[in-house]
Amino acid sequence: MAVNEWEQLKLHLDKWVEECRETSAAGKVAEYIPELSKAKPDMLGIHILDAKGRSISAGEAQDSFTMQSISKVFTLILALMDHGESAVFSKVGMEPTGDHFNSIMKLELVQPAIPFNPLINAGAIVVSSMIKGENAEAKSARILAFFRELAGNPNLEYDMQVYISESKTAHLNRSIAYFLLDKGVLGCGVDEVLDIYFRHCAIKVCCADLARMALVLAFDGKDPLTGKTLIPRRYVQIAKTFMVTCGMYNGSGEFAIEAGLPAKSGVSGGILTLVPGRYGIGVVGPALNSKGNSIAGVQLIERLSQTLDWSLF
Ligand SMILES: NC(=O)CC[C@H](N)C(=O)O
Repeated sequence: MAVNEWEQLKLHLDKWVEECRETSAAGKVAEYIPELSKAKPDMLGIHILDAKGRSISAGEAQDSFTMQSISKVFTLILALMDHGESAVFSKVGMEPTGDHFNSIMKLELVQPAIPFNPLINAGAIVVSSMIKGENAEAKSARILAFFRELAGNPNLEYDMQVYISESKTAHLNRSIAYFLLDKGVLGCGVDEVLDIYFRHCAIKVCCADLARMALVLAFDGKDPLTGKTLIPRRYVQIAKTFMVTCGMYNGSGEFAIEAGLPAKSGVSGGILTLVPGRYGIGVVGPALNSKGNSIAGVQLIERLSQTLDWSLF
């Protein structure tokens, strides 16, 4: 079964990528972070990695891009490893919002005033403020080291242009952070937390890096290529559940029906997804749909899942 499926992927992946690439024309590259607007709108790449280290890629899988919101899954995991569940979930909720990723609408609606979940911007900013370390630099260094270990890539670095570009223009995120500071849910100051947050959003990866990070989640926290346990199983379970309920923002419900896989998107067009116990998958396609998810990337994952019967449901 798995052998046939691998053969099928080898045979058809290039064609599926080229067919889905056409959808990019209906999407739009993010512009609110000026540096991201330079991405090629019709780029589409995918890398699929299995537990034996076999991989298949197609399209522009080698090109690099920034993680953006994909990083939020792993900062959540690091915060859980630093503080445990009850401390983390006293500052951030577990419920989807149904709103856009940077919406501030619901922040005032709940008591205590904690963000709905760790994958919207408000929740991820709170999570960034919880990472252990003496100062912003030390906290960011721990995040980068953790991501490098998960990706099996000691060369992961920040895209400084994207980091600077977002730092200069993130007025909405800044206002979210001030609101959270006022409500007493930030673990540090606004400038410090935003510096940590913008840095992890600007970590530069390619599809193979995302696939390797996803593979660790697909194997409940153990990197099957090294045999090393990098994340406690319970925290992977929490992360994967958030990916299903909130990972594609207000497109999560439709994606659960059409693809049925845990996934996390970012505004640079990246998507990290996985087939539990089988594959880690990294995708990139910078043209976004109205929900802020890669338009061609979503179509490609849905096509794969439907053709190969990957849905968990
Ligand atoms: N959806 C995203 O990828 C958003 C991340 C981006 N850095 C922001 O805060 O706006």
